[in-house]
Amino acid sequence: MFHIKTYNQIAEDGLRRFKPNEYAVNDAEQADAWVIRSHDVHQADIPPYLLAIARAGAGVNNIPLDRLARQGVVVFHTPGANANAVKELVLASMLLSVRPILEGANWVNNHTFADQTSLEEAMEQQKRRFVGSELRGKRVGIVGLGAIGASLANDLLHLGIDVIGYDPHLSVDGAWNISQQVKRAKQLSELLADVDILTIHMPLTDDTRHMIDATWFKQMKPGATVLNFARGELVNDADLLEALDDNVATYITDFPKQVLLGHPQVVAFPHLGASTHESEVNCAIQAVDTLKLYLETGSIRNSANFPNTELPYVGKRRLAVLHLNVPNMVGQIASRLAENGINIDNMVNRSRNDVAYTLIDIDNHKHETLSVNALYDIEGVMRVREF
Ligand SMILES: NC(=O)C1=CN([C@@H]2O[C@H](COP(=O)(O)OP(=O)(O)OC[C@H]3O[C@@H](n4cnc5c(N)ncnc54)[C@H](O)[C@@H]3O)[C@@H](O)[C@H]2O)C=CC1
Ligand SMILES: O=C(O)CCC(=O)C(=O)O
Repeated sequence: MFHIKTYNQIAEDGLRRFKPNEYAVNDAEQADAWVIRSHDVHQADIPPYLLAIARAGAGVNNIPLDRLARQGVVVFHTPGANANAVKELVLASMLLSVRPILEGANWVNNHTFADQTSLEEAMEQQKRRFVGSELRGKRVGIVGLGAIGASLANDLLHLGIDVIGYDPHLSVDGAWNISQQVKRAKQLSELLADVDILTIHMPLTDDTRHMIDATWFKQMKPGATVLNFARGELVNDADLLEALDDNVATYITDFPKQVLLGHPQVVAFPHLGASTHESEVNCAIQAVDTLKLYLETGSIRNSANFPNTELPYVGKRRLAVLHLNVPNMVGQIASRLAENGINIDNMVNRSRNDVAYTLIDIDNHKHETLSVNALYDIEGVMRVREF
């Protein structure tokens, strides 16, 4: 029986995949794994028995990935599972940025009119205040062409928008997902100077924190709109406030900040990007499925801090060793097994940055000689699991 603890609202369609005879959800203090959304793990105590954390979402800046890796805690996330929800809210926000739709709706809803005739007369008189422009023909710059950025880029083309993207880390697979009509900026400056709307879709890391600052804003066109549905900490707020007094007309964000609230040129949503039923279900299902795969078979899929490592589970006795990525680890593991009379049937080893993972299937008839302690004796081994 595995014990699971959840933080935040995790969709039932996902949690139902934990079979009650195999999993107990939120019923014990000592959980083997957590399923979370935006819960801040940086401040949390990590108990030694915690095996994994599954983040039902894309961004993992709320989780200390490296620290957990060195403690042998595998972190999973759900790449792409909420991309469509975010993209649709970004599209809606782009429309809001060019047409004063909310202002018009507020005006008509917050007035009282004597009768239908006076309502219609007032409307005809006032509607010129709410004239906007069209997205078609505008130029949009997208920084970060991953799951959200790529899908957005392709859709914007269909709306007749000129799209230019910047992503210095774009993978070959990622590039295949993007229409050739999307222009590639080699330098950020090529994009900033030219766009009517800039939208940010890169992760928050130590390298990108506060990256969007005066050097960016100063290069932008007068009247430009900036959309941030990625993370609030990507932006230098003091520089943004100055830019809003200068050339940036509007800032639309999913990450409200106290210093920006109520600013007439700022529209803030309460982190709603992924808040659709479809996205919440997709994320929960993907998070639960990858977590179950790991807990039940040791295979790692969609991890944010360990290498993806899959070995089909054929029911043989299996060892899973989480260890540091240092020379001769596989050699030492193989020797310890041989010393214990254990024959390796199948094995896979993958590394990622400072850590690595070795999955070993061993011959069934030798399993009684297995001693996990023999592997823990190897320096650099963080955790050993047996299946
Ligand atoms: N508002 C919300 O509810 C949501 C927000 N997000 C945020 O959006 C971010 C992006 O999400 P996805 O597209 O799903 O992630 P993704 O991992 O598929 O794409 C991120 C892209 O950013 C690129 N990138 C990294 N550093 C960059 C840099 N310095 N300059 C330009 N590009 C850079 C990467 O190469 C990658 O292609 C997430 O990290 C998360 O912070 C994601 C989902 C929901
Ligand atoms: O779970 C949520 O609502 C937030 C999603 C998010 O920000 C992400 O996936 O990075």
